Amino acid sequence: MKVKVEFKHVSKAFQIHTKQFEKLLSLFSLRRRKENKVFMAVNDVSFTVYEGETIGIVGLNGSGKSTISNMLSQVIKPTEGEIYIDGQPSLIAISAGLNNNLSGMDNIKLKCMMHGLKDDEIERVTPDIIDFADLGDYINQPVKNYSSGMRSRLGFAISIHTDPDILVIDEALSVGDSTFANKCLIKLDEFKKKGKTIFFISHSSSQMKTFCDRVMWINYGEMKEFGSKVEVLNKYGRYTRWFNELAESEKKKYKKEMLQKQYANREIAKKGNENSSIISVGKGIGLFIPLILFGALMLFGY
Ligand SMILES: Nc1ncnc2c1ncn2[C@@H]1O[C@H](COP(=O)(O)OP(=O)(O)OP(=O)(O)O)[C@@H](O)[C@H]1O
Repeated sequence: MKVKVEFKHVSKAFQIHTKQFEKLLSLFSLRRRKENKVFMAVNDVSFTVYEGETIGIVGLNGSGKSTISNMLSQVIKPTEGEIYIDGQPSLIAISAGLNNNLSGMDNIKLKCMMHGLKDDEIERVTPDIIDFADLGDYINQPVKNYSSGMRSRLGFAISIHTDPDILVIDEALSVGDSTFANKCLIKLDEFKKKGKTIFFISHSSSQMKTFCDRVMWINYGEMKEFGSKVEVLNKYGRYTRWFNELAESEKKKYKKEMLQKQYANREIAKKGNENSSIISVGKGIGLFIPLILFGALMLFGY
């Protein structure tokens, strides 16, 4: 089977800045300057995904799922490790890639250009996108006036019609109504049958069970399990039940201890992106940067 995505010892660290007030005090030497904290949102994650697989990603809030999806879609770079991606990924997250100040219609043009579609292709798919998103007159309104469900509809409609090789869906179905979610699942099934690769982040175990081939469980930045969807979802289910049954004070204590561990490795973030690489074969998004700039200038009427 052909490898589509590979993460090798991938980590993502964020600098957590000290408070402005503390910075000010340190300027006047009233308090010794504290070093910025380093938070390991994703820590040493490795996995291989093959062509045609649908991978579910589960985990508690703040466990690192979106950080992984953003690295998969090349929105952010890892701090350490190597990412191999064969093809062009497209991220569908609640607000990913949509420009708030532009109308739905202009966002369609811009995102299609970003995915490398030519003018005639954009003209051909635009009516299908409008029809799928089903936003009525709002399609000509700025996206900042949309509800989260409407954003998700537009984002999903655009991504699915640009025919990406790899689809990364970050909780985008959870905000829409059930009719729209079912419509999306039918479309995703068609996408799956074409042999495309899908990453599916969701808090819905039932959607994962029907839709995914394998499931990955991310826990406080680390990969806890990756394998058969039934086994992983059962283990994750037991864990969430255990967690939910804890008293509020015990929950807080547990979370604090786990988060404390994520602050451990300061050296990695200091290295910046020097020790990381993204190997992207196929249609790299970098090729489209001049097009994106050109498109943005056209849309703003320069
Ligand atoms: N730019 C950033 N700067 C600092 N910390 C960040 C940044 N982005 C994410 N984090 C932190 O990294 C951790 C992982 O965040 P992430 O959004 O990946 O979690 P998640 O599993 O997608 O959560 P949720 O289920 O709530 O969407 C969180 O603790 C978050 O606060």
